[in-house]
Amino acid sequence: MESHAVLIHINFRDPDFKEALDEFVLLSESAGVDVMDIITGSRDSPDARYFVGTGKAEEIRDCVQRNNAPLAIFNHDLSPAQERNLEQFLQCRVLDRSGLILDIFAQRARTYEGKLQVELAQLQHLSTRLIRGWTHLERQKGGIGLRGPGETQLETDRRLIGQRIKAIHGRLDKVRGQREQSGKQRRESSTPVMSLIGYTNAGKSTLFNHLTGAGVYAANKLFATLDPTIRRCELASGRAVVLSDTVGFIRHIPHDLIAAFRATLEETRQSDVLLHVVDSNDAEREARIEQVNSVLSEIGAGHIPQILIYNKIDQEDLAPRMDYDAGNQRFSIWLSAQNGSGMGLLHEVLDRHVRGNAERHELHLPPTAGKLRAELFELGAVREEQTSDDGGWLLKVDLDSRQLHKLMHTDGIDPGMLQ
Ligand SMILES: Nc1nc2c(ncn2[C@@H]2O[C@H](COP(=O)(O)OP(=O)(O)OP(=O)(O)O)[C@@H](O)[C@H]2O)c(=O)[nH]1
Ligand SMILES: [Mg+2]
Repeated sequence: MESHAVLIHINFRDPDFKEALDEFVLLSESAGVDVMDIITGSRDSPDARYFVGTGKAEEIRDCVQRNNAPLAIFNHDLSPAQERNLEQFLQCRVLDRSGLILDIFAQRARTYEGKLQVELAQLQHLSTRLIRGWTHLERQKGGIGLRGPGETQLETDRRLIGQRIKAIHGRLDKVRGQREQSGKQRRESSTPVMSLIGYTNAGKSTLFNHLTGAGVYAANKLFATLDPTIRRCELASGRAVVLSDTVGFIRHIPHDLIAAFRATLEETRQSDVLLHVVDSNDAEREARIEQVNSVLSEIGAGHIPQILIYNKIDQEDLAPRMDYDAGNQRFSIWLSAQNGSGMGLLHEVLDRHVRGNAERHELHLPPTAGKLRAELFELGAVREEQTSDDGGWLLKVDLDSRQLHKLMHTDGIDPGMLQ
């Protein structure tokens, strides 16, 4: 967006409208905005015409003129009418919170699917605004009942947008089909899937890189990660897991976007465990945990077991530690993804989760069971191996019995053949 802007932030007592100012500044900077000035105020509820009162609107206008700012950004969602009224009154472009987040998403999307999703959300956001905007122009022309050029243009635009939306839906269905297929394969491979989730900027990608040795983009920007990234990784115990890095959450995320990213969040919904990353220095830490949990419920992932990871302990010079909350059967780990302290504890807890109800099995695999043998190795479940006289293998394996039987079943191996 690379633009100069004046920011407007209103304090509401009503939690439905309440936003955080520091988050707003970071959001704007993440979008590439050069913040010229910030105007704050407080209200009980939004004004229908300008969202703010007339006096505040004048203050904003003066500030916009003084700074020669081409853009005013509100930390709140505006109705299409409010946005239009404000643009006329302030004589500059006006962007609301959803529009700002959409802009960041548009800058960040990398994969084909991510780009389609963002374009869809943008078109949906635009279509409401386009219609009302044009209605206003028509009225100015005063051509009641006449099909003036404005109206024709409006209809053309609407039709084009409608067609484009339809085409995107079609393409999305196709890529989603492909992704579901590979997701299914991954789940069937019975390697546990763990997703890193959490508020934006909590340090998910940094932790992902630390665990997997991958070079994923991590930055002090909101929504640095948009498209899920998936890697296999090996725990210190040798056991394998599939780790997925996901888009960060934020409170009051535009609904268009939740809908658009529902499919991407499918990855999260199909996880065996969620690694919920929290910035331990965040003053609003607990509230953010709740906001993330409420998005998780919304996408149908509220029931998946979580491990809470309090990250960035280096900033406060805290010691790494591990707690267990018996009531919620939940581990929390305090660590630093940046300098690696506490990572040993994380490996331990992850390993415990992967092991689940692992039991020791002694297997005598026939030479025809090479695929099962390879899968057991891939899972990191093999503790000892010897070759047997018949050309097969004698294995000592630590694995959940149900998982072992499932593997044998998919490979068409008769459990009776095993010791
Ligand atoms: N001091 C400190 N900084 C950290 C730590 N972990 C991450 N950071 C910093 O926090 C910022 C955000 O990190 P990311 O890993 O991009 O966060 P994220 O959760 O993936 O963010 P989004 O993808 O935007 O949702 C970066 O500037 C990191 O360098 C840590 O343990 N200590
Ligand atoms: Mg990230």
